[in-house]
Amino acid sequence: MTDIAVRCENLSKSYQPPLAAVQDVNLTVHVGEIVALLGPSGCGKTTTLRLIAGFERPTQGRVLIGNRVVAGPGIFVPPEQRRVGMVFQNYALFPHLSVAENVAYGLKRGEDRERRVREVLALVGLRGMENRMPHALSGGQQQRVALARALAPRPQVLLLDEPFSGLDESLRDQVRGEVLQILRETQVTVVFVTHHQDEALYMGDRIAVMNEGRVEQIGPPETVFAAPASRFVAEFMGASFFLEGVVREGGLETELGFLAQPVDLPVGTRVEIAARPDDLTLTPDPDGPGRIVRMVYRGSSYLYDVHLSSGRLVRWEGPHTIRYAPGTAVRVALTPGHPLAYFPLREEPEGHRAEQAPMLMDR
Ligand SMILES: Nc1ncnc2c1ncn2[C@@H]1O[C@H](COP(=O)(O)OP(=O)(O)OP(=O)(O)O)[C@@H](O)[C@H]1O
Repeated sequence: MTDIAVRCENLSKSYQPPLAAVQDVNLTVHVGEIVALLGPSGCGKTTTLRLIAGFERPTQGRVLIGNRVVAGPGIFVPPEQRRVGMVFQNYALFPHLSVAENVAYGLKRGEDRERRVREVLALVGLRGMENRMPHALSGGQQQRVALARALAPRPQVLLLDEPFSGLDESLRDQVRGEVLQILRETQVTVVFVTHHQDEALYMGDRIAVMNEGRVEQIGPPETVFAAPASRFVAEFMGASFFLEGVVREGGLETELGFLAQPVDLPVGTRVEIAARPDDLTLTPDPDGPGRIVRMVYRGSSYLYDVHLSSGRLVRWEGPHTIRYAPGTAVRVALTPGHPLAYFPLREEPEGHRAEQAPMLMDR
């Protein structure tokens, strides 16, 4: 069992009661781990981060850093005494201070500040830039200064708020890779906030998916992606459509065929099955029950929306070498090659069954 770096226990925060920005969050981060807080805008990610940093006081619950309670009933340790480093979304560099002065800012006098500044600037690949001013740096370089400043006092935990959102799309991939390497090298514990699932998958040892102030699922990227615990998580992790099904002996019956896989619900239960374009096989067939209603060219592939006889829409991604025009009749089979996530369908009273919205998640 590894040591614990951060623990949130039943953590809640209400800015305007009874509305809760963060509700009953339980989160344990181990030493050296990188944990992503992932979720849509307003789900409480930043508030959770600020509660850990000490920029907000919890309404309920506790925060522990290491084994020390830093926030809880009757206890509040201010941010500067928590040994936590934070990199803000906009980097928040001091514009009138040089790179070296920015990095030295959080270091105590008496310590060998110059040596430490040199050390962390070398770590983030900015050796020789000590005297530059922030405005004379690129976005990626500014971010590395912010990272160096946060790492300089050797924090127990590093908190990053949307660390790549200020960067151009073209730079983002490269900078992500560089930052991840720096974080791995320093072996620092990291909690970071993002609303990009690909960023969470790439950087996180574990991902905590948040929705309306709560953590809906926490687990390794592969688990959260392949075995989402709720419909919300499935959707947020890129499921592009849902199919209806019924639990049968040995699998799920769907309008696209029988899906043989383990199912832990009683036979007869109606479910929704989360699927992605690569879970389907499509074949043009004049007598097929499906019809292509939309085609999007993506360069390396074509993306098709297919209308099934049930009225449901599914999405398929096909090779860029063949182009099927909208209107083409097709046969569609479910061929995932792995178990699909499913969720019991909430039964509506007779006559009130929810209509499926005739749209697909836009991804
Ligand atoms: N200082 C504040 N006063 C009042 N309400 C706030 C405050 N800060 C955040 N909230 C509200 O709390 C909820 C959670 O906000 P939070 O910033 O934690 O979400 P988020 O997931 O980080 O969103 P984003 O990705 O847009 O930054 C939102 O409804 C937000 O409007």
